[in-house]
Amino acid sequence: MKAPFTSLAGFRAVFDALPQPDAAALEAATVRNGQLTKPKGALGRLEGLAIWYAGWVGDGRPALERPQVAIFAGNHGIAARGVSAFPPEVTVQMVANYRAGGAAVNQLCKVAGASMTVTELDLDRPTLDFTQGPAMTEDELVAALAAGWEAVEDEADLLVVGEMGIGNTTAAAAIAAALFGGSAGEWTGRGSGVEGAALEGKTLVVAQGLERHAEALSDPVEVLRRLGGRELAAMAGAIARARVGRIPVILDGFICSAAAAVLHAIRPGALDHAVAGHVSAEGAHPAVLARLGKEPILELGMRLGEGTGAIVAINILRSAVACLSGMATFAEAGVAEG
Ligand SMILES: Cc1cc2ncn([C@H]3O[C@H](COP(=O)(O)O)[C@@H](O)[C@H]3O)c2cc1C
Ligand SMILES: O=C(O)c1cccnc1
Repeated sequence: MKAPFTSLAGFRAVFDALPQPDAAALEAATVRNGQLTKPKGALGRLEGLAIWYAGWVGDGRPALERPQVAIFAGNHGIAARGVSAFPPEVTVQMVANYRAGGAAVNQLCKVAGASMTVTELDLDRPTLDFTQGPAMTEDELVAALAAGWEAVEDEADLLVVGEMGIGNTTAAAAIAAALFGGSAGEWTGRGSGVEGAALEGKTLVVAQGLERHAEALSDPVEVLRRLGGRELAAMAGAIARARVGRIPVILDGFICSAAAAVLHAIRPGALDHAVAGHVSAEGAHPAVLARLGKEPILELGMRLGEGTGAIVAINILRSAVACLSGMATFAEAGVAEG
């Protein structure tokens, strides 16, 4: 679907009329869940997940058939500051790996039965180092938001957004600190594996970015423009697109959650169509999820990004939906109720 905005004002306007879940489907799924051949609540969190999914897709007895994994790749000016354990060329090299089918995300998409799209965002034109000025111009931000919006397939019935961008845990830490407050040190972590003096340097870069843009950080859209990156903005655009089309979303790790947090900061409730797929081993991810009020489905010690943790969680959601829609009721099965 073509993005319905060509300016930041247009993007902001999307949040003035966000659709809500279908009340009738929520009610039907809740009633059905209560009649299924199991003791009440015996499927634990699967029950709530299935009902949540039913509400957003507007079907009390839903199927989950067309999950889409949308990956976005961008490059970052701050990568030149030694904030990553890997050089910036890895971003484009990993994109080639996705296209050749050799990355973790390729294997996990196959297992989850998900389609996978990869969108490269001006990889030969990194964002500006955010300690020097805003990472993106307004036009660049609008273009990245629109690219994310337009990457979502209209027929998808579940969306996972993933990213690849050397340096992007630095951008994500800066966004989280700007949105939630606290010091750079609270939000800055190891990313792809920095430690010791390099981690201190990374924390300093985040602190410098926060200081440089301090006067503009009360506006979440400006936080994204000044401290973010194209793939983070595209993820935000895709998650917003999913909300408008009532497509449920599974959030991935720290970077994805930081991008999503921008939407939450624009409008509380903007992420009601999203669940947290996992809690990443990146140190500050639990704090981001707590601020978003999201309980992760999985805790596997993963810290990869690319959407990987969320894709593993697709199978949990599939299990939840299969039980809600496929199980017999007590009446149908002739099982005595307690
Ligand atoms: C080979 C490789 C594959 C990856 N896949 C995801 N990431 C992850 O690491 C990057 C963020 O870490 P930092 O901020 O430290 O650069 C992102 O690209 C993220 O998706 C990868 C990183 C590497 C090196
Ligand atoms: O949580 C993540 O998404 C993450 C953490 C470290 C490196 N890359 C991604």
